[in-house]
Amino acid sequence: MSDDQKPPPGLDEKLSYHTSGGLEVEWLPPLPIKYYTVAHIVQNDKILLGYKKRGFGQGKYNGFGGKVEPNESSLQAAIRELEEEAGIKAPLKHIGVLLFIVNGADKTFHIDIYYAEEFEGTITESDEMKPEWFSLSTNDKDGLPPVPWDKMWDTDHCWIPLLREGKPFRGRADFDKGESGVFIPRRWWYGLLDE
Ligand SMILES: CNc1ncnc2c1ncn2[C@@H]1O[C@H](COP(=O)(O)OP(=O)(O)OP(=O)(O)O)[C@@H](O)[C@H]1O
Repeated sequence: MSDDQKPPPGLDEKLSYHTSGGLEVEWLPPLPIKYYTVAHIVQNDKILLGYKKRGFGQGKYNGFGGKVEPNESSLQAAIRELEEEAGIKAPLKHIGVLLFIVNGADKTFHIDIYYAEEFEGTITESDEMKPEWFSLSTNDKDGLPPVPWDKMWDTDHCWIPLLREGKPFRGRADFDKGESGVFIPRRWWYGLLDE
């Protein structure tokens, strides 16, 4: 197996190589794991994302989510955060795991990634997130804007399309923090879970 095809440290399941980059640098050393969630509503060619108004990732578009609290499961946290941040309830399905490390930080983010094709309730802006629909298709018929990749976490484009296909995946993305506080992707790897 060539070096770019080999899963990174921390991903122990059987995976088929999907995509990778930044191969000229080493993976960052392991750090204690903290658990997070992120949830997306995907309906055919459209995806619901939120503009993060405050806190970590402010100014970026992302799915809805946050920290898993001590007395809840990851799925419970994902459902709770989706309701708190977007005002809706959805039958979330687990589809991915992203290990995310920032050079110089004190933890590894273990992010459980969820999606649903349906939801109940009225999509509502919260203190933290402004929800908006985007088109995953290049020739959109509904007049929706395309997914704003340049205002999202780098490497999200590697896995967001897998949500529409319902393909389980695992990934790791190591970032450096640039001078003005911008996050620069350093090394990343994504694989599909063997079924
Ligand atoms: C490449 N890197 C990344 N790609 C995609 N999503 C990422 C991410 N890095 C963090 N995320 C998500 O960003 C949210 C932060 O959560 P965050 O707002 O800090 O948590 P929570 O709502 O619990 O915070 P407060 O308690 O309100 O401070 C949370 O959904 C987490 O999964």
